Formats: sequence, C-alpha cells, structure tokens
Amino acid sequence: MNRLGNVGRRRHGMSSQLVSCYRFKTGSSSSTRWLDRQKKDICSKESKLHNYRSRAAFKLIEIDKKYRIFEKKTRNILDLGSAPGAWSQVAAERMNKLGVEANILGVDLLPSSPPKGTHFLQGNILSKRTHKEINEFFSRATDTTNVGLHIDLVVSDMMANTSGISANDHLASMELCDGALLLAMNLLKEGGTMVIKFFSGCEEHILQWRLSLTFHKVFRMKPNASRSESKEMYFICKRKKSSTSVSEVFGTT
Ligand SMILES: C[S@@+](CC[C@H](N)C(=O)[O-])C[C@H]1O[C@@H](n2cnc3c(N)ncnc32)[C@H](O)[C@@H]1O
Repeated sequence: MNRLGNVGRRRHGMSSQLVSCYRFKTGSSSSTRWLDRQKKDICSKESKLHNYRSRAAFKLIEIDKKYRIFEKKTRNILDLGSAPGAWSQVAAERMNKLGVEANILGVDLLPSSPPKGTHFLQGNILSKRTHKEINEFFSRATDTTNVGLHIDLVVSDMMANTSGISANDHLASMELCDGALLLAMNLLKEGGTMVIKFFSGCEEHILQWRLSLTFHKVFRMKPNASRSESKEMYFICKRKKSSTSVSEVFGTT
C-alpha cells in the first residue's frame, strides 16, 4: 500500500510513564452507566424511527445544531470513515433542506452502499491513491480540470477497531486524524470547514496545535449522543486559512 510517509505513521515504543497517563477511568457511578444506557436506547430507537443507518447520525446532528456546518454555500462534502452511512444520510438530508444539490462522497475501508443522493468510494485514507481518487471524484463532479481545493466540508468519524487499550486506541486515532488533516490541507477550500473525531489522550494537544495552524477557529465538543465513558471527542474547525504549508504543520520536508 502507498502509505503517507512520515505523516500518519503508527507510533511505537511508548514509555511506561506515557502509558500510565492513559489508564481507564474507574469507579464510574451506576447512575452514569444508567444514564448512558438510556441515552443509547433513546438514540437507537430514534435512529430506527428516522431510518438512519446508525445512531452516529445524532452526533453530527448535534454538531450541526451548534456550529452550523452545513451552509447554503456548501457544494462538495467529503465524509471520511462513512460506513455504514449515517453521516452521509444526515449530510444529504441537511443539504436537501437547504435546497442545495451537493456532491457528497463517503469513503471507508469497508464496503458500503451509498445512501440516496450520495456516492461512495472504498479506500484507505492513509493511502495516497485514495487521496488521488477523492480529488478525481470532485474534479469530475465540479466539471473542472483544476487539481485540488474543491471541497467545502470534510467530516471525519474515522476510528480503527478499538482494542480496549486506550493508549493504543488513542495513537491509532491520531494516525487517522493526521491522514484526514493532510487530505484537508490539500483538498479543502480556503474558508472551508472540518469536523474530526479523535480519541482523547496524551497527543491530542499536538493535533489541536496542528488544526489551529490550519484553521482560524477550532472548537472541541463531546456530543450528548456520545457515551460519556467513551474517550471519543470532536474538533470542529472553521475557516481554513489560505497559506499553511504541510511542512509547517507536520514538520516534514
Ligand atoms: C464509527 S465508524 C463511522 C460511522 C459513520 N460515521 C456513520 O455515520 O455511519 C468508523 C469508520 O471508520 C472507518 N475507518 C477506519 N480506518 C479507516 C481508514 N484508514 N480509511 C478509511 N476508513 C477508515 C471504519 O471502517 C469504520 O467504518
């Protein structure tokens, strides 16, 4: 596979000190667990009611409610880690409501059928080939031969299979976030928006710093629909800057 070199590589060899800062939170009260179960039940029932493919839909709906990520000017949307397709469904629904015919492309390692009004590409976001195919899709969709800078909104809900070892899960998530950010740096329009899921841990400040070099505004959010015991969080990044270079952000040449 054509991997993305230094950017997005897996980190190994963590010190015991580093590992210790990832210990699970213990002793969560039974009332918190009960509330989480209730939240999950309500979301599952609601997602069946609305025909969403997963309860993940409600996280994006909450994010949009607070940060208005879908706008009338939005034309091209990239959904990373899209399977089974709930976020693409929400994107199509929101753009429909705004009366805008948007090009929505979901990308995932796993095969998936695109929800109505969206497209799907099976590929690994850590592969250069996938970046090229995404660029080609939006070039065709926008009927231009221009390379790059077609996309108005990137949403990433990517996560590798969780291992239960939070240090490993965090590092796997950081690798995917690096891949998503690199892609956004190359393909997201100036002024564009990005939503990115990450698993909280020791290296998240590096991700936040990289995002703040690339975007004017970076917000952190834990949607109510996300289980409180889960370390998943989201950065909502608004107004991509015009001039940040990959070497500035990733320290590569
Ligand atoms: C939590 S699920 C996404 C749920 C989705 N947002 C929805 O609404 O249905 C995370 C997804 O990330 C995908 N993923 C993990 N690593 C990836 C990679 N390197 N490239 C593309 N997709 C990846 C997984 O296959 C999985 O389907």
